Amino acid sequence: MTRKNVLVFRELPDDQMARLRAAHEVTVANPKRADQRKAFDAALPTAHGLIGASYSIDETVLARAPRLEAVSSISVGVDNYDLPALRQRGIVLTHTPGVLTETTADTLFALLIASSRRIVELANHVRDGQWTHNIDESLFGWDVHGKTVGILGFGRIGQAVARRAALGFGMPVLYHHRREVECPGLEGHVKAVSMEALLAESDFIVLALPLTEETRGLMNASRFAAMKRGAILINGSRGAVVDEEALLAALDHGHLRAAGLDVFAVEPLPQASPLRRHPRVTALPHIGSATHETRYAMAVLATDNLLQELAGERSECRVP
Ligand SMILES: NC(=O)C1=CN([C@@H]2O[C@H](COP(=O)(O)OP(=O)(O)OC[C@H]3O[C@@H](n4cnc5c(N)ncnc54)[C@H](OP(=O)(O)O)[C@@H]3O)[C@@H](O)[C@H]2O)C=CC1
Ligand SMILES: O=CC(=O)O
Repeated sequence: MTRKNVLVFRELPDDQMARLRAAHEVTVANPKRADQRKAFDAALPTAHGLIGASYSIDETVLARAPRLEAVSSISVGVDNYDLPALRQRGIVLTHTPGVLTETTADTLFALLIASSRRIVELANHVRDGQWTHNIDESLFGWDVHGKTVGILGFGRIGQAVARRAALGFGMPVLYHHRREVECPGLEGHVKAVSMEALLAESDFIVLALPLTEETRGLMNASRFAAMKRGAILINGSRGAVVDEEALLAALDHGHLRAAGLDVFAVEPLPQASPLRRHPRVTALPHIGSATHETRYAMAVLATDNLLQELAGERSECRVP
């Protein structure tokens, strides 16, 4: 088989690097690191395959990569890729659906419980030496079990959150979807409703949507106003699905009780962002899939995908 040129723009585990090196010439260069930027730029013109994550692959990158055949993303979300430009150039894009579903759902459910029961705030209360007498009701949280959760983005991750909510915590689950969805094992526990009903009736709203032109800014001031008073927002999709200023206003006016956020419009979250220190925001550094097991499984799948595509085979994980 012809050896091709692979540019790795986000570090992979050693054994996956070895698989790539056995088949191809490999350059490792992360364009987000100032000391590796030149090496990335130098490798781009001869690269047949790219593998990595969290970097914007747009027309300016593609114009400098005339030999590119395939890009393998170590993520399920593909909003940082210019899909029309890839399509136009006949470059295949693959991603890593499925292997991160359960871990990401765990993270979102952890955020949901943490936000409602004030886990981080109260752990800091102990850590800061403030636990000097029994806490009073000013520090009580709110129940999770039995409350209604509304899910926007009822795909793999959304349904995995629904299973945790319905089967583990006895929570009625609402979802709003643009088409009928089958959810084996959840019959009788979940209900498709209009967007208006989901906003008005949910105690928790969980976002598990991809970022697209349709979902950008979906959670805006009027949708926050339409949410139940005292509801909690959990965002595990992409930051730009939420209008962050409108979210802050809804929190500050007391309309929303809290927010649990794993993703932000700008990442890493800028030091100056009011979301960083807001008393009713639990902010995580985009760790939906960040466990040793899952990140390894993603790296293996992304490596499989690239090796297949460069060998002229069709991977099952092509982005349509
Ligand atoms: N926080 C983190 O670390 C992680 C975040 N993510 C984010 O989660 C997203 C979802 O991942 P996953 O569940 O695997 O993807 P899926 O494609 O399985 O699920 C996404 C769902 O959202 C639906 N959807 C898309 N657009 C709309 C819309 N406008 N209104 C209502 N529903 C819509 C899709 O419907 P349809 O099938 O009809 O297109 C689909 O059911 C990723 O795209 C990524 O952005 C993923 C992993 C980790
Ligand atoms: O945000 C992570 C992803 O896999 O998408």
